[in-house]
Amino acid sequence: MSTLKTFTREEVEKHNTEDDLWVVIDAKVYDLTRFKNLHPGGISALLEEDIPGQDATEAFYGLHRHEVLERPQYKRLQIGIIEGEQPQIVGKVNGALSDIPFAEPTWLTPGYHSPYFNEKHRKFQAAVRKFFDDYVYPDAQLREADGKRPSQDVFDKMAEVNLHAMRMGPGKHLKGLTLMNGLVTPEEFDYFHELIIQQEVVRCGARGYGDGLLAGCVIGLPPVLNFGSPELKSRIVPDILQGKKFICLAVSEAHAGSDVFGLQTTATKTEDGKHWIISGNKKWITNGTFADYFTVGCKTEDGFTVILVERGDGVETKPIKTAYSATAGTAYVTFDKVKVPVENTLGEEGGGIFVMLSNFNHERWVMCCASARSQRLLIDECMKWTAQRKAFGKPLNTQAVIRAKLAGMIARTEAIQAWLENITYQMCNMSYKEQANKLAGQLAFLKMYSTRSAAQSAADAVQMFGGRGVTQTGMGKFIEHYHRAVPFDSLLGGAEDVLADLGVRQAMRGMPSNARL
Ligand code: HEM
Repeated sequence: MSTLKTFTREEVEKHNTEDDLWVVIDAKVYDLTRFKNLHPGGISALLEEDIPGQDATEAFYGLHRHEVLERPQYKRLQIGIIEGEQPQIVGKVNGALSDIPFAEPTWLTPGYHSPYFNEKHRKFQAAVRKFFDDYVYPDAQLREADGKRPSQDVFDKMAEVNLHAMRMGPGKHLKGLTLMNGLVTPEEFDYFHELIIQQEVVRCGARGYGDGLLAGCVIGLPPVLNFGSPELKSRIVPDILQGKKFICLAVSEAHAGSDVFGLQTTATKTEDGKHWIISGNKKWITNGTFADYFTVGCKTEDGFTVILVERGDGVETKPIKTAYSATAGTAYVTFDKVKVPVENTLGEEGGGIFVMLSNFNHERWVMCCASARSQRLLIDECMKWTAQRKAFGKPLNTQAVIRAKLAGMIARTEAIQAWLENITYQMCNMSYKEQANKLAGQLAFLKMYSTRSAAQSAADAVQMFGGRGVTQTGMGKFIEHYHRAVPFDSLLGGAEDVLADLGVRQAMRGMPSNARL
């Protein structure tokens, strides 16, 4: 490591002209003489009265994210450090917990306790966070921007520690696998471990990429694992869990979304009864553009049946342009007389609704994990921004109206996480069938509440960030992205109003017949 030159502040002050332009940012000395013509913010900003030869820390952090100084092309501008001083501002440290108040759930905040998470969960969380920071975060920033599928390297790395398998939750599919380099055994792995993974995934702050990172598998594979024949499972599951083949869930259609009984894709049996012939279309299918397998909801003679379709003759996928990145692989899928062996039926013929309902619960729970964690990201960003940004001569957080917005954001996020942990505990203690019955209403309400809260917090965050909250680069980039992508959470896995109604109808069914005021 080269030792940096040291300067006194008096020495730096002498370099205060357009042709000899130094500044101090967080005790580091930068020579901007040649850079000034390339500065994206223009020359004049650098020549303002209190900048040349001065300490520009406050001015800099009012306009730039810290990561700007870490980019190699800008890092080189540093020529030294102020004698006897140390930089105080710390950038992103891979694997580290945030020390911003409320930016982590209580169980990850020093000094707080949890009835749910033990020491093993904590070690597991630390390893998963480091993994995502090291391998996934950089890829997320690239792919969200260029819209290409998440890199195969990332899928392979995830497969090495069996993350694809763990994202399916606890169960037989984990048997014999080494999880996260042995940090947890398949028998110990519970829904709290899965919650950790689902929450760490979203910290990359790239919603389209988050879905591109095989969200299709998270919702498309469980019906195969839970209802597929042993032959089907042994043929297709290993490659999927190794990140070599891809699967998606194909239920919603141009004609019907949350209303699964309104679906129009048909599956009819061939005369010999050995095959299904499937025709119809599916819309908004996450990972559909690159999927090898489709878990398809079909209208059959007996009602509604779920069937696994393999990419082949008669299957076509086209990308759909949505508000987030094409990296998610959102597709319009058409099935034109696709011939599928009846052995690919998942669950009973006509029993698709049970397959779907149990799957919906897990899908909605995953989405609640993600939404709860994304809202922490908002807190992290807003707490920092409102402390470092000055308006009317004072930091933004000196304004009561800003603090009121932060209060709402924090209270909602804490409530969601606490409710989520309670439901997760119930899941740990209920069979899959019991979960389908007892938790459908709870999860419907939690998802509805999470996504309404998220939309409110995203709107509040935009108000705090002002123009930067609608700008795709710079200080507000995560806020702009989140605000743009937040409606996805409120629609995928069931629209808010539909879920709210589902929860109430389930509660009504549980009303004792003799209940009176
Ligand atoms: C090492 C020193 C600096 C570097 C590497 C740098 C780099 C950049 C970059 C990359 C941007 C584009 C926006 C972004 O990505 O955040 C930017 C914007 C800007 N910079 Fe700098 N800058 C430096 C110092 C300064 C200083 C000392 C000032 C003076 C106040 C300044 C004022 C601005 C302004 C006004 C903008 C436009 C911000 C906006 O559009 O919101 N910069 N700078």
